[in-house]
Amino acid sequence: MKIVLVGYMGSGKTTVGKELSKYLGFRFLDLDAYIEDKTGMKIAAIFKEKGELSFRKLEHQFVLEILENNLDVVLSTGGGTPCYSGNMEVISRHTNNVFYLRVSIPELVKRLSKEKSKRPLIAHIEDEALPEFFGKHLFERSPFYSLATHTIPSDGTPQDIALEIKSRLR
Ligand SMILES: Nc1ncnc2c1ncn2[C@@H]1O[C@H](COP(=O)(O)OP(=O)(O)O)[C@@H](O)[C@H]1O
Ligand SMILES: O=C(O)C1=C[C@@H](OP(=O)(O)O)[C@@H](O)[C@H](O)C1
Ligand SMILES: [Mg+2]
Repeated sequence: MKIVLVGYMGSGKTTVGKELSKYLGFRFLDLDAYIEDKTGMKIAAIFKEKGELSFRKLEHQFVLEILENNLDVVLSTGGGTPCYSGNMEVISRHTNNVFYLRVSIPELVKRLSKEKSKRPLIAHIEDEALPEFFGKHLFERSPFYSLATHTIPSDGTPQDIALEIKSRLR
């Protein structure tokens, strides 16, 4: 069984994916970590040295590779993965278990204001400007996230979110 987590930066895809994989005894793969592993470069360095377009191409190549080569896996994508290269269609071809972790803007601000440097798209945004940026960005991206088969309200604890996902698997 393949389980794919999607959602905005800071929605907890990496954290919840790890937790869920422990509950299920499945392999856990994080797309960003996989790309870093395969390229030997940090995500921030790929954006800086090769540009976002190159990153999006790598993301598409490796999401395909992961889904084609793993039978039982929990895959945490990056926040932009669903929005490029027809990736939601690719994912949906491999599994019905696609979960959108939906988080409120105040919660995203709380989680991400400490972690901007790892995320090139928000690294240069002042904390006070984050709510407006997230609001606009989510407006653009939500239609892609909503293609997931399930939407999970995800302001709660990683454990509760992982258990809610587990209860919805089919
Ligand atoms: N459910 C949660 N409640 C509180 N903090 C969380 C939760 N999930 C993740 N976090 C924290 O938010 C930050 C971003 O989480 P992460 O799993 O990297 O999100 P994503 O992979 O979606 O960008 C991390 O500091 C993480 O510890
Ligand atoms: O939203 C995005 O476009 C991105 C989200 C990041 O992953 P997380 O959602 O795990 O932070 C990472 O893939 C890259 O910085 C781009
Ligand atoms: Mg992540």
